[in-house]
Amino acid sequence: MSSYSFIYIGGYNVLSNHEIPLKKKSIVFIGFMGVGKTTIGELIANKLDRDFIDTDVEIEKEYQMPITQIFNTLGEEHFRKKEKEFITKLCQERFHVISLGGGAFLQEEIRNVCMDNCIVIYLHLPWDSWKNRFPLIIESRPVLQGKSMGEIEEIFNKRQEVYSKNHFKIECEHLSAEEISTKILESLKNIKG
Ligand SMILES: Nc1ncnc2c1ncn2[C@@H]1O[C@H](COP(=O)(O)OP(=O)(O)OP(=O)(O)O)[C@@H](O)[C@H]1O
Ligand SMILES: O=C(O)C1=C[C@@H](O)[C@@H](O)[C@H](O)C1
Ligand SMILES: [Mg+2]
Repeated sequence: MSSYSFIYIGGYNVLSNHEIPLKKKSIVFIGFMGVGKTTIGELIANKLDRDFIDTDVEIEKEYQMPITQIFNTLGEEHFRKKEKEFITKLCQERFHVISLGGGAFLQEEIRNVCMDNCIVIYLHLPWDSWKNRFPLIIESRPVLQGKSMGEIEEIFNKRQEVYSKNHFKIECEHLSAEEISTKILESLKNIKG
């Protein structure tokens, strides 16, 4: 029998639904497009010597096409269904570092399965900093394409509500990926179990 402590993080009882030792749980990164989930996830996986899984990349591999093409040919609804199936299954596994697509947490089932089975880390940037990421990502993010900055800001603000379900919020403004990963590892050290 494993021994572990109950712990409340961000007001949420991490062990409330499943008795999974915290050290075995997969770590899941959430946050708006371009905040750095893929970049930071990969770094943390290397530092913890865990597998890294980026759900967008896995879906692209399965369909043999970029997300933009999946949206254009099969539609967003199809993508969201696949994203839900993939993440729900993945969350039953342990010891991974997982970076979700920026819209995955829009689906309640995904929020619940991640919160119940994994440690969820929200990477946050304020809008003014995020704007600098826009040119880096616009080509490969169909949700942003054809929209004005005003419309994107509206989506950005609306999405903050869904990301508010998390175990840790990490402020990323003015920090390099390396500095953010150090901050995350410090937070994880405080978890017992
Ligand atoms: N801390 C950082 N400082 C500066 N640039 C960064 C930082 N983290 C990531 N980037 C850059 O921002 C861009 C977006 O990063 P990344 O692809 O990791 O975001 P994401 O959250 O995975 O986005 P998506 O949800 O669309 O998959 C990349 O060009 C990356 O190099
Ligand atoms: O925020 C979103 O809605 C998305 C983010 C990307 O990671 C991809 O999952 C896709 O482009 C949709
Ligand atoms: Mg990504």
